[in-house]
This record gives sequence, structure tokens and C-alpha cells, in this order.
Amino acid sequence: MNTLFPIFVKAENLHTLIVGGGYVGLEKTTALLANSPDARITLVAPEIRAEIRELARQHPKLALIQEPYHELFLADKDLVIVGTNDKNVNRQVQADCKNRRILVNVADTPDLCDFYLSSVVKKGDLKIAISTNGKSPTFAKRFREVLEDILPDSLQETLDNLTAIRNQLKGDFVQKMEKLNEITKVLK
Ligand SMILES: C[C@@]1(CC(=O)O)C2=NC(=C\c3[nH]c(c(CCC(=O)O)c3CC(=O)O)Cc3[nH]c(c(CC(=O)O)c3CCC(=O)O)/C=C3\N/C(=C\2)[C@@H](CCC(=O)O)[C@]3(C)CC(=O)O)/[C@H]1CCC(=O)O
Ligand SMILES: NC(=O)c1ccc[n+]([C@@H]2O[C@H](COP(=O)([O-])OP(=O)(O)OC[C@H]3O[C@@H](n4cnc5c(N)ncnc54)[C@H](O)[C@@H]3O)[C@@H](O)[C@H]2O)c1
Repeated sequence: MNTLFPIFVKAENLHTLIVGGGYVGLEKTTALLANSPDARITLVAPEIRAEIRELARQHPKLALIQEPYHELFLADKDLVIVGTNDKNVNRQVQADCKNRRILVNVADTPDLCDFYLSSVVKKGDLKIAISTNGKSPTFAKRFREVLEDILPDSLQETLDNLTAIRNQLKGDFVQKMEKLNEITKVLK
């Protein structure tokens, strides 16, 4: 059974620490910024890939610290993603986060994760997050590609129209809900 509970996080309201500046650090930083370009991120690693440095030039809220991980870096963080090539460091970061009740993702060790990143389909304001419960990230990626292909760009117009109707509707909560459910029946 997949017991994961999906939420959509306002990453720009949080300060995320990414530990590791290799391929995994790059993948996770790119994923965060692609969805939340104003996310506040600090990335710490003794070696930081050139692509991450380029991202930092484009995103002023991405700070890079070229040093090994230290517990002190957790001080003002809300969320942590760790993906170094040193399993002991990854475990230490996870344990430090648990002590401080900070949510942590250990990219290559699902058992140590409090949350997973998902594949993300975007059509304007519509966002669909896909998870396979960690079974196959590759399947999640492929399924994202399928959904990206079949969802029409005109969906944004539908959402804009529904927002306009939603804002104009009079009456109490139940009346508004009934009206919106009636109008959107055609989508089924
Ligand atoms: C969705 C996506 C989001 C993102 O990262 O942004 C994501 N992985 C993506 C791609 C991807 N990752 C890997 C491959 C190589 C092929 C393969 O192994 O399948 C590919 C495919 C590729 O890149 O083509 C390697 C890999 N990943 C994990 C392990 C460890 C393990 O499973 O034990 C290993 C083996 C490492 C090794 O062998 O050393 C673990 C996780 N990867 C997750 C998310 C979480 C579960 C998501 C779910 O529930 O499905 C979870 C549990 C934790 C986490 O990372 O949050 C992103 C696709 C974005 C997109 O394009 O849409
Ligand atoms: N590359 C992938 O697609 C992938 C996918 C899933 C899992 N993994 C696994 O994840 C791990 C990391 O992979 P990678 O490709 O990013 O490795 P990499 O060698 O490209 O990068 C490792 C990073 O960890 C940093 N690091 C090492 N010690 C550190 C410390 N004490 N504090 C902070 N940072 C530290 C290094 O400076 C470097 O930036 C590997 O064990 C790999 O097997 C890799």
C-alpha cells in the first residue's frame, strides 16, 4: 500500500539545505528551482559542479558554501536533501535532522527519507505530482512525459474561466460548491 501523503509546499517560504554538490545535488537543486524559482536554498559541499555554480548565478537565493557538511548548517533550515557520495555523511545528516525534527530526504536511501521528490507535470497553473512509492523513478519520469503530451495547453484557459466564475459567484459556500460542480460536469 502506498501510504505517502502528498502536499504542495511553498518552497519560497522555506529555507532548504542541500548537502552534496555532485550529480544528485544538481538534480535535486534543478528540480526545486524548476518549480519554485524563488526558493531559498543553501547548498554545501567541498566540491560543487559547474552547472550548480551556473544555477547560483541565475538564482540569487541559491547560496553555495564550499565546505564539508557541519551540523551548524542545520541551524536555520526547514528542509534538508542529502546526496553526498559518503554514506556515513548521509547517515549523520539524517540523524542530525531527526534530532532537530527537520524533514530530510536521503536521495539514494528511501528508508531514511521523510519525503520523496516527485515527477512533476506542469500545464500553466495545473500541477500534477507523480510518485511510484519509490518503486521506479524511471516509470514516474515516463508517465510524466505521457501526461505532458496528452494534456492540452488550453487547460489554462479553462482554469482562468473557472477562477473568474468562482470569484463572481454569490451565495453561501454550499450554493457556490453546487454551482461549480454543475459547471464542471462536462470535464468528467
Ligand atoms: C521522480 C524523481 C524526482 C526528482 O529527483 O526530482 C525521482 N527520481 C528521479 C529520477 C531518477 N532517479 C534515479 C534514476 C535512475 C534509474 C532508476 O533507478 O530508476 C532516475 C531516472 C532518470 O534520471 O532518468 C535513481 C534513483 N532514485 C532513487 C534511488 C534509490 C533507490 O531507489 O533505492 C535511485 C537509484 C540510485 C542508485 O542505484 O544508486 C530514489 C528516489 N528517486 C525519487 C525521485 C524518489 C522516488 C520517487 C517515486 O516515488 O517514484 C526517491 C525514492 C527519493 C528521492 O530522490 O526523492 C526523478 C524523475 C524526475 C522526472 O524527470 O520527472
Ligand atoms: N548520479 C546519480 O544519478 C545517482 C542517482 C542516485 C544515487 N546516486 C548515489 O548518490 C551518491 C552521490 O552521487 P553523485 O553522482 O551526486 O556523486 P558525485 O561524486 O558527483 O558527488 C558527490 C558530492 O558529495 C560531496 N561530498 C562528499 N563529502 C561531503 C561532505 N562531508 N559534506 C558535503 N558534501 C560532501 C562532494 O563534494 C560532491 O559534491 C553516490 O553514492 C551515488 O551512488 C547517484
